[in-house]
Amino acid sequence: MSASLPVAGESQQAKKRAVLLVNLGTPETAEPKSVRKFLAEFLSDRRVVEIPRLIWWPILHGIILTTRPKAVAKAYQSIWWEEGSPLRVITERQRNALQKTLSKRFPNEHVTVEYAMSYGDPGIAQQIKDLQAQGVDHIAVLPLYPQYSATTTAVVYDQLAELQQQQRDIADARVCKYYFDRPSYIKALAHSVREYRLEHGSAERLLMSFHGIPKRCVDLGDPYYQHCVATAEALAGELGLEKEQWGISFQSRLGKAEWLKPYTSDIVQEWGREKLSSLDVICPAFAADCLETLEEISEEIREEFQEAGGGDFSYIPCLNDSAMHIECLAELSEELLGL
Ligand SMILES: C=CC1=C(C)c2cc3[nH]c(cc4nc(cc5[nH]c(cc1n2)c(C)c5CCC(=O)O)C(CCC(=O)O)=C4C)c(C)c3C=C
Ligand SMILES: [Fe+2]
Ligand SMILES: [Fe+2]
Repeated sequence: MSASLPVAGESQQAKKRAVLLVNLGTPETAEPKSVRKFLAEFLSDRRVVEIPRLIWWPILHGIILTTRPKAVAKAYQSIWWEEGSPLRVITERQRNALQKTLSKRFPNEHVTVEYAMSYGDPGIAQQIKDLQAQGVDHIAVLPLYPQYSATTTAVVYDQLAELQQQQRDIADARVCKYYFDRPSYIKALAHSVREYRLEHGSAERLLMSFHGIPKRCVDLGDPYYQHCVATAEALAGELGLEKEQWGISFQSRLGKAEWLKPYTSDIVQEWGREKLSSLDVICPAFAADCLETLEEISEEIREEFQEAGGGDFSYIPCLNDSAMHIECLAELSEELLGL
């Protein structure tokens, strides 16, 4: 036998597994320079903006990246935490909580939990290479997007494929495509609404506001809209809400094209004009609180509702590192890793 071939017993080494939580990414600091760097990487991705490069490039570099970073940095500054960007801090907490849960549940198995960002650091490819260097071969890649969209989830598949094209011995990586209808996710959302209402009282209506995408993406086959509707209906069902007690809408529109409707901004203004006395808003597409929930919903949308004549406004936080959310992520990880 050649000396370079594996020796007997080597293959019986304990299997090393890992979970890689993936979220979108966020600027390193709340200063315009960092925000510009983040936006430049994010908005250059063809999965995110499908406009032909010849048209998009001058818009991105000539308009968006010269004006938006300053305004968006101001918004980030209004929600920034001492430890950093809420999205990053919460993702780190999710990583720690999931590591604790899996280590406790499988004391005899080697399971590492790490996180990566689609844009910025730590990158998906780098994290997978680091895990492989530690001897990990089985990786559950968990994009923290319950509803699949080519604009978000597919980016994770793309980056994984790009890495694998450059490798000889690729990792056995399994990606979770979606979990929009998973009972543990719906139950975690319902629990967060009930707990919030127990403490703060129930509003007249619950608005489920999802991140929007251009309507054209859905017309071309992106299932994101169907996934959002299915999540919303399942949550309303789990909470036993009647039709007039809840609504669905889409936020964070960018640019002039039509995005998924109804827009959150339009709905809250309409309900404000109706003199709705109280409104609760939840954002089920976000696994962690971030700029889009803490600033756009909790500040801008609140103002729009109340300026239009609406009453009390409450924002129900994302699932973040709550026990039921971590349990849902543990369940997904166990399935993907065959634990
Ligand atoms: C240009 C198009 C965009 C698409 C399509 C899009 C889809 C999409 N995004 C999320 C989740 C998040 N987006 C966040 C911020 C954000 N999103 C866009 C644009 C698109 N998103 C921009 C330009 C920004 C940056 C802020 C701004 O300039 O307004 C975030 C928050 C990041 C943070 O640091 O807090 C998240 C999370 C989903 C789920 C999604 C499609 C399903
Ligand atoms: Fe976004
Ligand atoms: Fe926004």
